[in-house]
Amino acid sequence: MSVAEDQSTGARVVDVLAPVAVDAPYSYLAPPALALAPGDSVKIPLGAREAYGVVWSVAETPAPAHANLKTVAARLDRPPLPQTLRDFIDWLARYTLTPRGMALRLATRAAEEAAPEALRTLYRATGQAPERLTPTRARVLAAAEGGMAFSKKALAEAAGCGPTVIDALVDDGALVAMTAPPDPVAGALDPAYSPPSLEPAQFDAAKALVSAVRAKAYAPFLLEGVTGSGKTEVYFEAIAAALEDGGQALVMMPEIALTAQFLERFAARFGEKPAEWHSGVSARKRARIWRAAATGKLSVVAGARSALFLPFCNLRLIVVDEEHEAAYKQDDGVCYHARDMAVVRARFEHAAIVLASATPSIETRVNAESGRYRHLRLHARAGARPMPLLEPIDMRREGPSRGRWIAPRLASAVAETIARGEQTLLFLNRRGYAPLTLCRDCGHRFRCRQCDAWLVEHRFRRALVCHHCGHVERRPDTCPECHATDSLAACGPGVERLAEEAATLFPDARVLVLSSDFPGGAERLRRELDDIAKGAFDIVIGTQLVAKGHNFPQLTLVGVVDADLGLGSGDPRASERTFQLLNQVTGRAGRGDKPGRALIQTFQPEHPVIAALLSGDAEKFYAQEIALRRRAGLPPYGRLAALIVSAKDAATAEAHARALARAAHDLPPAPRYRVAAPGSLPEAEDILLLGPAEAPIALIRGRFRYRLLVKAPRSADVQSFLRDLIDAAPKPRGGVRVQIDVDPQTFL
Ligand SMILES: Nc1ncnc2c1ncn2[C@@H]1O[C@H](COP(=O)(O)OP(=O)(O)OP(=O)(O)O)[C@@H](O)[C@H]1O
Ligand SMILES: [Zn+2]
Repeated sequence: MSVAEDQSTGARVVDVLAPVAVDAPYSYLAPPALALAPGDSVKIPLGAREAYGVVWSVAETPAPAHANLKTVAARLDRPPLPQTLRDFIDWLARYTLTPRGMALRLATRAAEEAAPEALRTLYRATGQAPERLTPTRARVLAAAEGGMAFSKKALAEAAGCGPTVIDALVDDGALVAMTAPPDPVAGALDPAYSPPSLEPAQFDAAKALVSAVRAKAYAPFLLEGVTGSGKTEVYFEAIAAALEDGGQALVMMPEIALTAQFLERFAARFGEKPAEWHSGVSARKRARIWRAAATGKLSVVAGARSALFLPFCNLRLIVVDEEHEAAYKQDDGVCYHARDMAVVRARFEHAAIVLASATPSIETRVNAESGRYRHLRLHARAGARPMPLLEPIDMRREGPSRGRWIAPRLASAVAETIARGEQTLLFLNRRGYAPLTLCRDCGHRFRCRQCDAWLVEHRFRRALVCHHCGHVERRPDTCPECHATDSLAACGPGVERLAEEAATLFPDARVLVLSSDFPGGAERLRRELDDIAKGAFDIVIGTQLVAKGHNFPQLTLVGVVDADLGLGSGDPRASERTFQLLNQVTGRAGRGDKPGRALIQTFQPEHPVIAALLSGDAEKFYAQEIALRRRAGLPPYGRLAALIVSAKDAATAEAHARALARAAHDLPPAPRYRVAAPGSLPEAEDILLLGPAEAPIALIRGRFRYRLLVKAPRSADVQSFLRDLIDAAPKPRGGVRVQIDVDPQTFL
């Protein structure tokens, strides 16, 4: 009997969401034998092909006999997607105006992209002697002695032979092959493996977190503590509490390069490393982690923002480390802020969530001050270490000579540091050799043809590179415009150029430039960070990559080469970002036994951000920034959303952006928001539409961009407004794309 005939005997209508760009689940018939429940993964016919989907709901009553629906093809052998995760997906899709299928895709991609690793073949000695015993064969058998089973690779490596020798020994009966399950994705964690002795402030903070984890209820925290105050040890205690209760914990981190040291510390506390989750982990391994998270075989994951979508079955704690980091915002595909969404997920999971930072975002600080989050504070460094001593170098009076970037006072401080056998970090937040190359004869400037940006010279790679689209071209010997030779000049410094200057100033020093764009990727960075910690370099030169979270015990001097770099951008978050970054980077000094010092090169030591940094008065800085945001109605006192309209030519993009603005003003009155009429004085409760304006970077990857900014009071329902607007506006045509970014973090 086919399923269609079976309808009268209890087939159910199930709604299945497919991980494609649709918002609604599709209805199918499911034969009762499948016994489908919400969260199950199924194969479904979708158009002409077969697709995969997740059951979102199952009808209570059997399907009517005349239901003209396609039938679910099969049920997949996969643990169900928990209700809490499905609720979270629904919520995130509504909030970010993403089709629900695309939000689902964030959660299921890992399970879809690869089958979990298969069983492994291992080899064990049988005790039987081979027919022929060569020296190589003897080495293999010696390595296999003791009855343990080894992989082919391990045996071959131990014996220094090729894999065929192993095969031959199997044929001879001296070795036997057997199958074994793959290694567990992570070792068993022991909450009592090596508990630290906490300082009183740490103890109090940890106690609050532990009781929240035990309470099994949603509980958000801001853990704010100066650099080196031992925040990690504090939230480790919360993880221990989750483990003791048999629960799971997720630790989110902004950069993969950061995790190596973290994993070691974690292993020192819990006996084993947590499972790692980021794009560098193989697809097969990710598929296994996914499964293990869903079945509860895995207790702690440390990962990048996408770890937020893992199907944890018993999540008790989320930690967002360095919660202020911009890296938590995803800006393409589904635009979401992983920190904010982590809070939402914790709410659905009835879990505790800890946002940890030395310099919290303004949004989080306000949430803590208003009591929405509990505010835990560590005011001093752990182990009675002092904070680094900060001093400005006024570049107007004591700057270096032309074409140089290290001021004499900084240079002598570096020399003294080297003489004491300690390390220096020179920080400049600019990759490459020089940010601009121009022709001295005709003034030609090298620009990216695809983007509205200068090409950055990368001398190590002998190339000019666009930092927006990645376009690379060879640096020519002659000017492409006037054909003059030897006329091209590099303007301004990047880390590579700084390295050149350091090599001239300190010819005997061991200098390392740490940059994300050198070959070798994350592996190389991890090795280099490790080498720095071991003291293998005297001077480390780097971008923000070195600023974050690292512990370099011998580093005592930090030189900030250009503190003003981020301040002139006109971005409303420029002050906050600069304050956070400079605090982070100066916070690398003096984390070991010896006190630290930071010299800050600036042309504007009186600038409020620099002054706040130098005075160490973070409270004053936050008070000022918060007051400013409140006056301007900026987040968290108001809400923002950006609409970015792009097209192959500027006129098309602009025309569509204008059509959107018109549509917004023509919307009929709605109960949950009101749009200010163009040209009139807006009232406090009105949504304000700003633009369209050419985006500050008007051209990226060959697409021209216009922006509309939606500024709304907290009382307005921005999502309803955006949905109504998209429905009412003309459909994008002629290659026009409209990207919606709720809570934008950058204004480019
Ligand atoms: N109770 C303690 N006693 C002694 N040393 C400690 C204690 N707690 C932490 N430390 C040490 O202090 C150093 C800084 O700790 P940790 O890295 O956790 O700081 P942090 O607050 O995360 O700093 P940052 O914000 O700069 O990353 C580490 O070397 C850590 O081992
Ligand atoms: Zn480009």
